[in-house]
This record gives sequence, structure tokens and C-alpha cells, in this order.
Amino acid sequence: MTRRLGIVGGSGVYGIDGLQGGRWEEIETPWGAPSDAVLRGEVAGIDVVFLPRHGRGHVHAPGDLPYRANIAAMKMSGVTDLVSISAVGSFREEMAPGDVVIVDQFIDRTRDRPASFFGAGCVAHVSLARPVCPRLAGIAAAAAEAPGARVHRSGTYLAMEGPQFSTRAESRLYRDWGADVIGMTNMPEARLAREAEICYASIAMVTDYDAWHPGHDAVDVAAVLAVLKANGSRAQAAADALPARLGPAGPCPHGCDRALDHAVMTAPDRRDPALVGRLRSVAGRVL
Ligand SMILES: CSC[C@H]1O[C@H](OP(=O)(O)O)[C@H](O)[C@@H]1O
Ligand SMILES: Nc1ncnc2[nH]cnc12
Repeated sequence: MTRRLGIVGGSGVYGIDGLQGGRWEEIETPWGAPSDAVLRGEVAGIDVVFLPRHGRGHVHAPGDLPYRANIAAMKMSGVTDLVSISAVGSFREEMAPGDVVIVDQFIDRTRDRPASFFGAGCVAHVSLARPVCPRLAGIAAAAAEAPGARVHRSGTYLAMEGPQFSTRAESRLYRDWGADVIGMTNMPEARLAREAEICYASIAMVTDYDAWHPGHDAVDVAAVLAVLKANGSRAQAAADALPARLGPAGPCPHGCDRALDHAVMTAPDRRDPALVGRLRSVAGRVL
């Protein structure tokens, strides 16, 4: 299988500086419209598909994002490997603002967000024990290190509903649970990428110490934006360094591209044809 890289840009990342021949393309999916048009182009001669998660100009809140349409748009664009670039708060002294954490686990505290492509009429259960592709995470770490960022190669991301930041009590609780960083968007994105059999990795850019830290002011958007601005060129450099590291065609050694092999439970003659029709956009391989 030919590999194709997708990048979802989070807060502060609304384009890719190094993209050549970029053109914005509207995509309609059976799951609705994605956050924005996708930007297709080449970095170092390699195809890249970019989507600004919140839309250009940051118009979508984390709880209202069209997560299913975004992942479907990537799948329909031929993306096999998807890297998220996200702003996060930190629960660890050693994960300081300006650092990068390559997320490898999640605690999902979101609610009221459609979190699966499947459902009544076609039920499926994929494994999320390892929600991030280790091969792609290694590539993401190397790309993030290229511009000189301090990179932590493992971390648990707590996905909160938002849009308000956490209370101090919540922040302390999440820290006690073993979470390392906090954000509002990587779930259900990672779940949906797995269902769509896309390798997923997350470059989390630490912008603040969230609310638990006695020595730091409570997080606010101004502080987040100031750190994002200071590190914006590093995020761009990481995005530029990703495609060349993607590697040759071939199956995912960790099986992300076969996640649905034994996942669909509903008997073929009991499936809802309308849902199956929509599912073909992301799970056509097994339907
Ligand atoms: C601007 S701070 C809060 C906002 O930033 C993060 O978004 P993303 O993951 O897309 O970079 C966080 O999850 C919130 O949505
Ligand atoms: N402290 C924080 N909580 C949630 N999302 C964030 N994004 C950046 N910083 C954050």
C-alpha cells in the first residue's frame, strides 16, 4: 500500500509553510462537511493532505468539531498516516511550555461527541489498547526533534470536553490519575482514525501548566497564544520534516491498517444498508 501523510493542524496551525503547489479542495463526506477544505500539496516531493482542525480563522469549538467528517475526508483523500499537531497543557513539571510530547495513551473525558462511525445496524469493536501507531509516533518524534525542540517520547493525553479550561481540583485529579498533558481535541479523533484503519500519532506542543501548578497563573488563551507564537516556527518545521520520514509503501507493522479485520459483529443480512453505504467511505475494505 502506498503511504500518504495527512496532518491535522490544531490551535495556531492553519497551514503548512513548506507546502509546494498547495490547493484547497472542498470535500463532502457521507458524515457531513469537514472543518474546512483540505489543503493538498507536496513537501519535498511527497504528497501531503492538510486540514486545519478548527477551520481557517479558528471557527469551530472543540466540542462541535465534525470529527467523523474530518477523518472520513482524510480517508477519502487516500491518507494512510495521520499526524495531529495540538496545543496542550502540562501536568508535569518536566514537560515545560515549549516542550513537545509525543502522546502514546489517552484518557477520554469528552462527552456528547459522536465517537464512532459504527452503530445500530452495523456494530463494530476495534482495539484501542494502543491508540497511537508506534511507527508513526517514532517518525513524529524525529520530525519534532529536527528543529531542536525538547521532545518527550511518551505521554498520556487527557481529553476534556471544554471549551472552558479545567478547575484546579480537576487539574489535580487528572494529574493523580497519571495523565501528563491535557487538551480538548485528540478524542474522538484517535478513535475514529483507528476505525478508519489510519495510523495516528499526536505531536502535543506544551503551552502551559494547566491549573494545578502553584507557581503559575491559571491558563488563559493569551498565555497559550504567546507560547504558540514563540514556537510556531518549530511546529512548521516539524510538519515540514514529517513527509520525508514516512518511509516506503507497505503494511503497518502494528496492524493499524487492518484494525477492522475481526471487528464487525453485525451479520451481513442484518446490516442497515443506509449505514453500510456511509461506512464505505471509511471501512469499505471489510464491507
Ligand atoms: C487555544 S487553547 C485551547 C484549544 O487548543 C487546543 O486545540 P488543538 O488540540 O486543536 O490544538 C485544545 O484542545 C483546545 O481546543
Ligand atoms: N490547559 C489546557 N487545557 C486544555 N486544552 C489546552 N490547550 C492548551 N492548553 C490547554
